[in-house]
Amino acid sequence: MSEPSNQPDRPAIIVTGSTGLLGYPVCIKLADAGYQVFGFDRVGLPEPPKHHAYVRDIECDLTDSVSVRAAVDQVHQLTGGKLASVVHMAAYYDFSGADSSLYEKVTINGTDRLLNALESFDFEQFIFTSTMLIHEPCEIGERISEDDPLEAKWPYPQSKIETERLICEGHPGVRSVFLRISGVYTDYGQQPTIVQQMKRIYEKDFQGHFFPGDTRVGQSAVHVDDAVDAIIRTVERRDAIPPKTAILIGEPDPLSYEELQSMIGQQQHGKDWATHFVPKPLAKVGAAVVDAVQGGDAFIKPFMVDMADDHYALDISRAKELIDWTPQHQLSTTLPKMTNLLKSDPDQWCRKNGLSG
Ligand SMILES: Cc1cn([C@H]2C[C@H](O)[C@@H](COP(=O)(O)OP(=O)(O)O[C@H]3O[C@H](C)C(=O)[C@H](O)[C@H]3O)O2)c(=O)[nH]c1=O
Repeated sequence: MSEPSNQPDRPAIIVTGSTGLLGYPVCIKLADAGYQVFGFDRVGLPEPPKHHAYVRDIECDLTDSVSVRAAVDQVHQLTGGKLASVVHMAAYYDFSGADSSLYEKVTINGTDRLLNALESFDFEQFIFTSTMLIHEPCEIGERISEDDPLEAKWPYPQSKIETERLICEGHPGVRSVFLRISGVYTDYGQQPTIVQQMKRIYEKDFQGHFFPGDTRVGQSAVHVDDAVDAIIRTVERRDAIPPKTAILIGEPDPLSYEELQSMIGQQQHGKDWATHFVPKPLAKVGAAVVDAVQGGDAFIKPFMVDMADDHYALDISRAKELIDWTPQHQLSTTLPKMTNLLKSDPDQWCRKNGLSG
């Protein structure tokens, strides 16, 4: 496919993280909806959907000011410096709970580099994909809304809080929107905690019978198609969304840990999967021992034990009001699909979920 030239009739959009789970389909949907998309991503594979006539692949290393400037200059030449939106999704994260200098280099300072480089542009909107995990958890029966207190318990949400603050305070003139997205799942799984829970039960791992918290708690999740839809709607309604608006995106009421255990057990083995409470100090020791035995590769880390009681249910009335968004998928009805895919080809299911099998 030939490289698209400047398309004056098509509003232009930069999408960072354009090869990602969210970024790739966001590029395609925006291009299909009539935009000219510039997909920013790291050098090398994987690549953005550049087979699409209106998606252009631009290499950009957010940790390097020269690279960011060069990428942005290229877009300036092709668009005259006018953009409908910047959808900024490239970010660092891992679930080890360990701090990493990449949170600062990529997520926080990378955003600053990008916004500095965009100073000469006229852009109508800057969307930053944040996470619901920047909020304090709520009580069972309550729902979190965007104005509720923020509290980061580990480096990943901390990096998102700091980046939201940097955008608001360091770049106050930007028409920013913060999409605080819940855990994204696909028909294969993908969402790390759900995938691990399914794997433990599939393998009849004894650890899968123990939980160091209140099994009535749960965490909101969102299907990838619904998350992508929310991003597209945010772009489409850019004129109507006030600057510095945060919007929570996720299924309002999560399945509890207990409900997930039972559903997964029933679907995989035809019976409920018994869950027993284990006191936190014991669970921490257990997690540390298992992690040491597995050379640091265990999914459950001691820091997660303290968060076992965290409940994330979401009040999504702002998403309804501002972008007319409600989730069209439910985790409860997608779980059987995930289970069928796991049972029909466990190796492929593991590969797709980044597990060794
Ligand atoms: C670390 C790094 C990443 N990227 C790109 C590579 C991928 O295109 C993208 C990350 O994609 P991934 O599939 O890992 O994650 P997504 O699920 O698409 O990302 C979303 O979830 C997660 C949880 C979020 O925190 C992101 O902000 C959010 O957009 O960022 C770069 O371009 N440069 C970098 O230095």
